[in-house]
Amino acid sequence: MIIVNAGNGSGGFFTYQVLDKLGADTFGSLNLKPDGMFPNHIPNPEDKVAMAVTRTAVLENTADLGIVFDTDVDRSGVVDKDGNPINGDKLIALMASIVLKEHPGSTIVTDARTSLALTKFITDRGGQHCLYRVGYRNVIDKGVQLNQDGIDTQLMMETSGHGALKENYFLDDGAYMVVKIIIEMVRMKLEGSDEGIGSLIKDLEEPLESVELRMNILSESKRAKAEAILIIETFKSYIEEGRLVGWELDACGDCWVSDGCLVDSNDTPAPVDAQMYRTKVSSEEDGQYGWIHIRQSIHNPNIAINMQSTVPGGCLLMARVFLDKFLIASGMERALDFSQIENYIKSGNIS
Ligand SMILES: O=P(O)(O)OC[C@H]1O[C@H](O)[C@H](O)[C@@H](O)[C@@H]1O
Repeated sequence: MIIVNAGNGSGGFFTYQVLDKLGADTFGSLNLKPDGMFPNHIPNPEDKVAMAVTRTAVLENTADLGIVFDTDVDRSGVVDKDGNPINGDKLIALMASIVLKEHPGSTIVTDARTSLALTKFITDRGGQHCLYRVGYRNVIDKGVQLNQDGIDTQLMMETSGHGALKENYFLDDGAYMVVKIIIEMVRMKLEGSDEGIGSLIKDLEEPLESVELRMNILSESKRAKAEAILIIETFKSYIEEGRLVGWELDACGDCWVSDGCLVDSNDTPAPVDAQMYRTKVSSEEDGQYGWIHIRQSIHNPNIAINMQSTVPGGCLLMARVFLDKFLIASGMERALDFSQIENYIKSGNIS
């Protein structure tokens, strides 16, 4: 039994025209009728309400799986039979575990906001993890380029739920992702396992802390992009000059971070649509305990900061250092509204 939550977007077809025809029981599926006013919740696998109502339907109907699509079905998320939401890093891990069984040693490209634990999960299964630029097009194009360079790259996924497979012609396709998950789930059942697909990612650790904050750019909109580039490049030079103790631009092996690639030294420079860098953050006591990723938003005149920490209070500590030693020290108050960072530091919550 499978519950589909199409969020009143266009994904209802997957229930009527795919699952029902294949003989699945889809009773209890939600929001299948397209309605551009989206009366129930935002059709988005990253949306808490979308995942929560799907969880409830899975548990109430004792279903094997729940599926959540975004409006145009290029993104998906799932809920396992125990009601656990699988999106973001967890969905990438689930897909990686399936793909790496079929293609041992494959490279998996993701955006660079994934956890250190996801990299471990992939490498523990013999895969390579290439962390690349945010933006699904960037992630997919990177996979295409790696394959052209002779590096077998079967899966490209963003934490947003966008994903493409080499076997599906590199299409950004949320329905194909869930088909792979359903096939794996059925295979496990036929082999007599009752564990459900959630068991495939049970050794994926969750980051202790994960925070996203935004800073609005104060200049007129038409100057915002140029301003953001300047700010992010200033951040980069602060790190390179060692002004933030224990902070270091992320690199992998011999590869140096330039124009966005975090792993692959064989990078063919592609036009950069938005400036972004990831920095490792370490202390003497804990070694590397976190990272901070800074980037221009693709859609809005703001800068997005993502941070993760494996030690308690690590994100607050990074936010304080970022505010005092970079934003204030470089006089960025003229260009940026960093009230969200200040509020986070004061309250420990994101406003
Ligand atoms: O820059 P933001 O506003 O955070 O949006 C970032 C997102 O932009 C678009 O929606 C792209 O399709 C996504 O691949 C990307 O993750």
